[in-house]
Amino acid sequence: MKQAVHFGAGNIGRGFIGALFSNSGYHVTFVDIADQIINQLNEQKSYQVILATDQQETTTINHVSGLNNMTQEQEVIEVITNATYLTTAIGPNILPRIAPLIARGILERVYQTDEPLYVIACENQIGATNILKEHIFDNLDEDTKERLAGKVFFFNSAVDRIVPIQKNNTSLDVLVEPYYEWVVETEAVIPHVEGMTTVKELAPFIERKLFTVNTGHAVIAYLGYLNGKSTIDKTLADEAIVNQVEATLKETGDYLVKQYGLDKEEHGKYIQKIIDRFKNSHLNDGVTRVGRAPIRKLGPEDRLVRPATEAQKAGLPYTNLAKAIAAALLFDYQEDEEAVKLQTMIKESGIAKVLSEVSNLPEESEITQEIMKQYDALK
Ligand SMILES: NC(=O)c1ccc[n+]([C@@H]2O[C@H](COP(=O)([O-])OP(=O)(O)OC[C@H]3O[C@@H](n4cnc5c(N)ncnc54)[C@H](O)[C@@H]3O)[C@@H](O)[C@H]2O)c1
Ligand SMILES: O=P(O)(O)OC[C@@H](O)[C@@H](O)[C@H](O)[C@H](O)CO
Repeated sequence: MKQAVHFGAGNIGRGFIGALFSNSGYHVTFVDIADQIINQLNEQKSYQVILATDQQETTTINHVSGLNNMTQEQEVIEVITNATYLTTAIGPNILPRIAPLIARGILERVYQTDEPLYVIACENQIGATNILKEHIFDNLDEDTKERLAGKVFFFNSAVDRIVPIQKNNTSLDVLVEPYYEWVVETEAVIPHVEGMTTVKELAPFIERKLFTVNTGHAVIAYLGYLNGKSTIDKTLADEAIVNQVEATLKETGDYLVKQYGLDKEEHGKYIQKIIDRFKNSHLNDGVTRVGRAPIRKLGPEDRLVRPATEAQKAGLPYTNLAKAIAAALLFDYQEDEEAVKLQTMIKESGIAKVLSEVSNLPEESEITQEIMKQYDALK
């Protein structure tokens, strides 16, 4: 049986990427640090993916197993030597931590076989696979790096499927939205995976996804949190917030249309489709999950700051994006490590300094001034 090794047996790992591989005839080895999930995968050898619809259609995902990357390093190296695909859905901040073990697996592999290995990071981050590749290369000697040519391929990708935190965390089963899209950047003909699309240039796809789905999601999460709402769909019952989401996505949309020559009307329909996906009440998707890790989300290349800086460069409006950034700065959820850290930073240094450190926005910039104005208004 063909082998896929997937790092991160969490919501998107089990609910999307792992499920696609299994449905395409692969055995999927999930690699994670969560022993409970690993043990259950090895005992049950299957789980269910349940669609968040009235009918709750269910698919059984077979041919799965698990390994712990902290305690079973040798076994992980062995599956890497035998795999066709190596994918991740672990969170952008974790990529540097798993890279040394992946490097050891690749090192072993390239001296054993010439069979190609395809490495794809499935994270909400522009160029995530390139970033993972850099971390892997930091752990390889020059000789091995040269040997990788023609044997190990690194492709960036964009992944889209809303998978909330699961209500029952003692079960492997995963509730997911029906919609999904996985776009991988390559011109090569690669082994077929049902549900994966390949494109020559990923930039328009990842930016359209990140700056519509994830920007819109972030606006709802941060405004919902500030208004005491628990979930994304409940937040959208507030018409004023729906209007705010639309106004923000109009700003990212104007940038995307200008940058990539998208059809304005088509893009408008895409925005409405995304907002309808957010309204799915079966998902019960918490604002604190969607708003998680605000320091990452305020990064210069991420869903809020990058479209604002790009809009400014293009002479387009960005005040609604500035409001979303201000709302993110007010996300003080105590159970989120980054939210706690961000609030401490704000207390110690003030907004302008934090934006310069976290978002790479100069303290005197027009964007920073606008964010500060919006911050005071929201506060
Ligand atoms: N959930 C979604 O709707 C969704 C959709 C598209 C993309 N994504 C992206 O997919 C990635 C994963 O998101 P998720 O929602 O599945 O998160 P998640 O928290 O459900 O899953 C992450 C998994 O990684 C594991 N993990 C954490 N640190 C680890 C380490 N050092 N070594 C091994 N395993 C480790 C965790 O135990 C967990 O099982 C993120 O980059 C996210 O942005 C998520
Ligand atoms: O995963 P994050 O933290 O980057 O973003 C939170 C959500 O916006 C995200 O997980 C979406 O549900 C997902 O990107 C939909 O495809």
